[in-house]
Amino acid sequence: MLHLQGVKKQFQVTGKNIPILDIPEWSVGQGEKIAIIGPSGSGKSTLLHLIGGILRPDAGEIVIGEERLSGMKESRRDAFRAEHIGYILQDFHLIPSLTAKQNVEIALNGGSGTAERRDKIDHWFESVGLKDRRNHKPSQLSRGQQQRVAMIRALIHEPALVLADEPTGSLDWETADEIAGLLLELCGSDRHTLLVVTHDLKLAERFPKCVRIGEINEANRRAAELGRMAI
Ligand SMILES: Nc1ncnc2c1ncn2[C@@H]1O[C@H](COP(=O)(O)OP(=O)(O)OP(=O)(O)O)[C@@H](O)[C@H]1O
Repeated sequence: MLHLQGVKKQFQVTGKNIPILDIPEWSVGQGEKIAIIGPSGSGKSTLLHLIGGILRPDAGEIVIGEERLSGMKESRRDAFRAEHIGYILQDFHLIPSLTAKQNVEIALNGGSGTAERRDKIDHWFESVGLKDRRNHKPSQLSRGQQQRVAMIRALIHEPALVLADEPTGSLDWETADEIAGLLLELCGSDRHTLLVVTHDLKLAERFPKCVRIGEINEANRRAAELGRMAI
């Protein structure tokens, strides 16, 4: 479902190019649920941004399904992301002036639309336990509730690939546990492939597969040899 070949990414830091990612080859099968762990600064978010088409690699190929991300123009990548990828972030990124429901409608290109679409949105709010909170603004919701809304927004178009960057990072442990369970449940079918970047080892343990970024990223191994990073 996802294949990376020869992917490299470096950033300029104080005038020097620092290699952050160097992934000779990595494949993820359809329907896999994988937690990616590793030390701070080891390139986990950068990896998700590359796979999500937000950043471009300096070299290499990223293939999702049959599509080569690297060969796409920016507008095509944006359209591809909107259709096939769901992104969940630590800080929710809900629009404060809109209600929870309106924040979700945006993911479906705005407007309330047809009765079928309204039923779909209502069904999602019900399935995350927020049926009565649809018309609340983000400021009227707890952080856990805001993350539930952000999850609906990311998942309502049924993306084949779901990328979550520290989805429980700003939540207390009890809420984090609930959100982790919900995420695994909502993405449970084989139609969804799920990659989650996390520092939270308790969250990582809930996943069928857990990968240390150093297992796939040669740049971490070289940094470790230079004593700059644990892997
Ligand atoms: N736009 C950028 N310009 C320069 N350096 C960057 C940029 N984005 C990331 N970096 C650097 O790349 C490295 C990897 O960053 P990244 O955010 O991917 O790490 P991470 O493993 O997700 O870290 P954390 O667990 O702390 O979130 C860090 O050293 C970071 O400072």
